Amino acid sequence: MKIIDILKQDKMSLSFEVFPPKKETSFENVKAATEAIAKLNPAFMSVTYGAGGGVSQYTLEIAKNLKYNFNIPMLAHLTCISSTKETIHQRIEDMKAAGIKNVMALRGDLTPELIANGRGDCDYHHAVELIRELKAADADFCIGAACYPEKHPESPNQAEDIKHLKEKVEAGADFLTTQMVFDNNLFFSFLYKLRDAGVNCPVLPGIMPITNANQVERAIKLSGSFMPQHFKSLVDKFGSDPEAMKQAGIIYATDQIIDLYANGITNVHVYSMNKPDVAEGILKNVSAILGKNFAG
Ligand SMILES: NC(=O)C1=CN([C@@H]2O[C@H](COP(=O)(O)OP(=O)(O)OC[C@H]3O[C@@H](n4cnc5c(N)ncnc54)[C@H](O)[C@@H]3O)[C@@H](O)[C@H]2O)C=CC1
Ligand SMILES: Nc1nc(=O)c2c([nH]1)NC[C@@H]1CN(c3ccc(C(=O)N[C@@H](CCC(=O)O)C(=O)O)cc3)CN21
Repeated sequence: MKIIDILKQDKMSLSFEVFPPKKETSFENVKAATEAIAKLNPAFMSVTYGAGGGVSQYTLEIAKNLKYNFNIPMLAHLTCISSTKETIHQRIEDMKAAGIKNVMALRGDLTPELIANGRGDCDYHHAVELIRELKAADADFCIGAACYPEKHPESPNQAEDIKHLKEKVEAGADFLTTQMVFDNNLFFSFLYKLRDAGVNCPVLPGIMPITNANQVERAIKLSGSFMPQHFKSLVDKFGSDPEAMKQAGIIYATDQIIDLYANGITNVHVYSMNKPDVAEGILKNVSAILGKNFAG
């Protein structure tokens, strides 16, 4: 099923993101974690392409397993910055062969090597180039792309960032998912600015439950996202107590999600980080809101 058709249903739902294993030996553990999340019946699931150090070859394997054995609509990530055209074309063929209908088209994070060596000889520079190739692949993919309520850290200003975002949508992105936001007001004002700029596709807020103190630094480094004082207080107070921090993080994320639903947002994407207990904790907190079918 295409994600865009799920988003058009205009029904409140949650989707969850997982990442592939970092090494071969952890494949079975990651597979089991992603299956436990699939059993919660989310509207769809996304699998990153090597984010958090995961091995990108496993992205399709995890996506295929959840799609065919658990009947979950799957969104497979693909990043281009550190790939050759040949590799990307091969990955596109692999996705076609696997029956994957939804692709999240990303540039990918700059590695220290890419930063040190410059990017002059890279085959790709921006996600829009990947979106154009996916459109040209004759596979009728539903395409997702990333967006940044607080602007992308490399962008000089928000107007410039939104200009490039619009190019991604014009090139064929069907929907957008935001970088993690910890303050919903930032999401809402961003959404107004997108509509004002003529970007009219669905925009899914991305919510990252912070359930242990170590995640804070990593999340800030990846995203640069603003963390409100009341969120920081919670980490200061409960960060050293794993169970307490997990509970507080689940409740904070739930509170954001309820506020998004209450203000008319229907689909929320949760960076669930291969943690079934966190995904389940959030779902239980909104079970009556979503109805008996739970997330989907
Ligand atoms: N769910 C996920 O896994 C998410 C991942 N990310 C990551 O964020 C990073 C950035 O990826 P994308 O947003 O896909 O990159 P992108 O290529 O769309 O944008 C990256 C930067 O380049 C600028 N830019 C874009 N097109 C340009 C053009 N034609 N000329 C000049 N500047 C241009 C943008 O304004 C932005 O500052 C990646 O590491 C991605 O993996 C971000 C959000 C969610
Ligand atoms: N710039 C950027 N790159 C991404 O890959 C990315 C985003 N932003 N934003 C949205 C999601 C969130 N992602 C994340 C967020 C946190 C970790 C992280 O904390 N990784 C830990 C390991 C966590 C674990 O094993 O449980 C690490 O140390 O890498 C990884 C990916 C992936 N996505």
